[in-house]
This record gives sequence, C-alpha cells and structure tokens, in this order.
Amino acid sequence: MRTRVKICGITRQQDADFAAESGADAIGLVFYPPSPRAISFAQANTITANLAPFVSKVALFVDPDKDLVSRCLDELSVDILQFHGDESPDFCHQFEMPYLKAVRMRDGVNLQEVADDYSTASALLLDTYQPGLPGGTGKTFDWSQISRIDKPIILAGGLHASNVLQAIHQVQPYAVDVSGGVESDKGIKSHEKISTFMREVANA
Ligand SMILES: O=C(O)c1ccccc1NCC(=O)[C@H](O)[C@H](O)COP(=O)(O)O
Repeated sequence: MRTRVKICGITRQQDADFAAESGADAIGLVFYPPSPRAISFAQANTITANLAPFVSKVALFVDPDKDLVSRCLDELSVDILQFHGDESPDFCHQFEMPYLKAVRMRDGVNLQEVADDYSTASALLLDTYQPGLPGGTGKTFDWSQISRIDKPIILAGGLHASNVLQAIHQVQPYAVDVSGGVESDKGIKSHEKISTFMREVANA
C-alpha cells in the first residue's frame, strides 16, 4: 500500500498549494501560539479556502481549551483534529470529529496500551520526545521502539528526504509526517525539499 504524506506546519497558501500539487495527502495547521509555525484562524481560512479537493486539512493543538477547538470547528473547514499534548481520550473524543493523537516516544511507552486508551483515534502519530518542546523537534527517535499495533501509525520526527525511505522500510507506517525536513526556514516550506521528499516516498 502507498505510504501517505502529511506536511505539517504550513503557514503560507503557496506552500499548501505546492504540497497539494506534489501529491501530499494532508497539510497540518498549527494552532499553538508558542510555535514558530503557529497561524491564526484568519490565516488558516485563506489557506484552506483555496486548497485543492481531496487534501485533508489537519488542525493541530497542544493542550487547548475546549472553546478554542470548538471555535476552530465553527470558523474553519478542517477534516481532522490533531492533539499533540497530554489531552485525555475523553477530551479528544468530545468534538465528534476524526482525530490523531500524538505520542511522544520515550522509554516505557506501551503503544498498544495507548492505542487501547485512545480507541476512538483514527491513528497514533509517533513523534520524538524532547523535554520542553511538544513537537516540531526536527529530531528522529529510535524507530525500533515501535511495536505493531492494531491502529494506523503516522511516523513523525526529524524525517527528511535522506532518511524517509529507510524509515518507511523499517516502520511500514500508514503515513509519514514532515515539517522541519521540508523547510528553508521555520514555517517556510522549501518547494525543492517537498519535491525531493515526495519523490523518495513514492520510491519506497
Ligand atoms: O511544528 C511545531 O512547531 C509544533 C509545535 C508544537 C507541537 C507540534 C508541532 N509540530 C508538529 C509537527 O510538525 C509534526 O507533527 C512533527 O512534530 C514533525 O516535525 P518535524 O520533526 O519538524 O518534522
């Protein structure tokens, strides 16, 4: 089966359009103000309003207030929520929307237990654990920590064109998620890097 691609931390319409033209399956919009990739709902509206069809729009939060997520759903057309903090299963489920639950990989994480806890999640997104930084670390983690679970896995953390092929062969994820690995600067995607990344995934 083809490995899907989500390009996260999109802040500009031209990057979203290029990602879509290049075959990305999803784009991620970060609604977490401390992030250098954070955008407002108004910016997100411009990006999503003109996006080609059949590209999923993922709204990413880190331990948000319920009201922020509700407002996002009222004001924006998004397809999937992504919770990248310590949100509980009940919190994630309450919006009655498909959602991804990020898991920051560290010693002792039992992925099947997490998958059972978040039984309503569409997938687990596995990212690198780094104290003080909930995501977008640009660093890989030890992929041998990943056990087989009965839920789709989205592999994130430090992926780029030079390691994504190996990552796909080793982990066989449902999808890969990239942010820093296709950037020229924080929040600014490099179209050349997106093209190379997409080509590598297609070769896998
Ligand atoms: O991108 C951020 O700044 C960010 C901040 C807080 C939580 C999540 C964040 N990003 C999530 C992602 O972009 C990806 O899901 C993932 O972390 C991969 O990022 P990268 O290692 O840069 O490829």
